[in-house]
Amino acid sequence: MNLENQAGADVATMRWVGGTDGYLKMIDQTLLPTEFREIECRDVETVWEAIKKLRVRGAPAIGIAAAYGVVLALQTGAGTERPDFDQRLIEAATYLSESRPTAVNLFWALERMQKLAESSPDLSNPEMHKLLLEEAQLIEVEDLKMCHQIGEVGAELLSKGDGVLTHCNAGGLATSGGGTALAVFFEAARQGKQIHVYADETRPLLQGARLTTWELMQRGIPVTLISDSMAGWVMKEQKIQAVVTGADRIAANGDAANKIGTYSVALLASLHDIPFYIAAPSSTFDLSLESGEEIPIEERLPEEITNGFGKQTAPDGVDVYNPAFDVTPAKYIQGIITERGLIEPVTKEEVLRVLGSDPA
Ligand SMILES: CSC[C@H]1O[C@H](OP(=O)(O)O)[C@H](O)[C@@H]1O
Repeated sequence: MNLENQAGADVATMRWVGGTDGYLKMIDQTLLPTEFREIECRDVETVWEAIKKLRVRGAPAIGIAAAYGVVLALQTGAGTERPDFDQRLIEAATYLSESRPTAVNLFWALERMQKLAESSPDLSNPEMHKLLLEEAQLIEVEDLKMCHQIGEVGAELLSKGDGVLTHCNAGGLATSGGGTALAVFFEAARQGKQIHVYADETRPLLQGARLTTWELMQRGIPVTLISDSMAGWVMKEQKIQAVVTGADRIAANGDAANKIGTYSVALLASLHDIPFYIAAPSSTFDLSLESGEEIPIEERLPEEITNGFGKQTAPDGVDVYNPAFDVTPAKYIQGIITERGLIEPVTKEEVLRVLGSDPA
């Protein structure tokens, strides 16, 4: 099922409908793979809830949705005078920034929208609103281009017949539609490299089982679903020649936050001398952070673990720790695949050299 969106992506993670009085349609990813349903976000609160509940998830996708959320917010409460408009924009950006703390793309997109308004103080409210919608659409289109470039850079690292492992979902659904880690697999497959993907189910919300397998099967790419605890064993059995995952925030030294369990996979890959790669656009880097120690890690509700998908699997009252992400130190990362090239070795110097002085 391929749905084109204005960015031209194969999978329409989301799409804006209409002009500044329009609305955002997005796939409700909590229903996949058994139900494909698009929801309509007609106010900023609905976008906030969609991000919080992972109806839309994945660092780039969260940033794009937040940018459109700002446009929705400005449909009400922006008044007729520019100071009121700007105040409403600030309120909306602050509100959306409180939805989830780890994916830096959320904050990067909101800051980009605010800076655009600050740079155009003399536009009328309708003119500024139109410009902000165009900026949100540009963020989406730029992301799709970055996804394809990431795919091209990363596919060079894979050889014909490789077994590749991935964790969580860094596919089209996590972005504008092109994917990051999965963009590498999409491009390698397009080049005829006949790779075989091993997808970690990725507890507790099963983005790997529900979303990664769905995306790969949609494209006819061989994929085997494994439980998270199997990652080491398939490496021991020499089924895996490379690991590629996404990221939610990458510090200046290359330390990378990604879905919980990624750190364990990276350690296992290191023990088995298997290259571990991160695939991420420049908009996922947070150069204000010297290391991954400073990356905020989201903690989510215990019920995601004790009552996953409505089935109670632990005693009432059990103590639960549910961080949604962990941080993989740069020393365990072979390279970071970006739209601007491969960062290898993963050092601050190489990060700055590849990204240039003006990352996204
Ligand atoms: C291309 S970013 C994908 C990244 O985001 C996911 O987290 P979540 O599903 O909680 O938004 C996961 O860390 C993926 O690697």
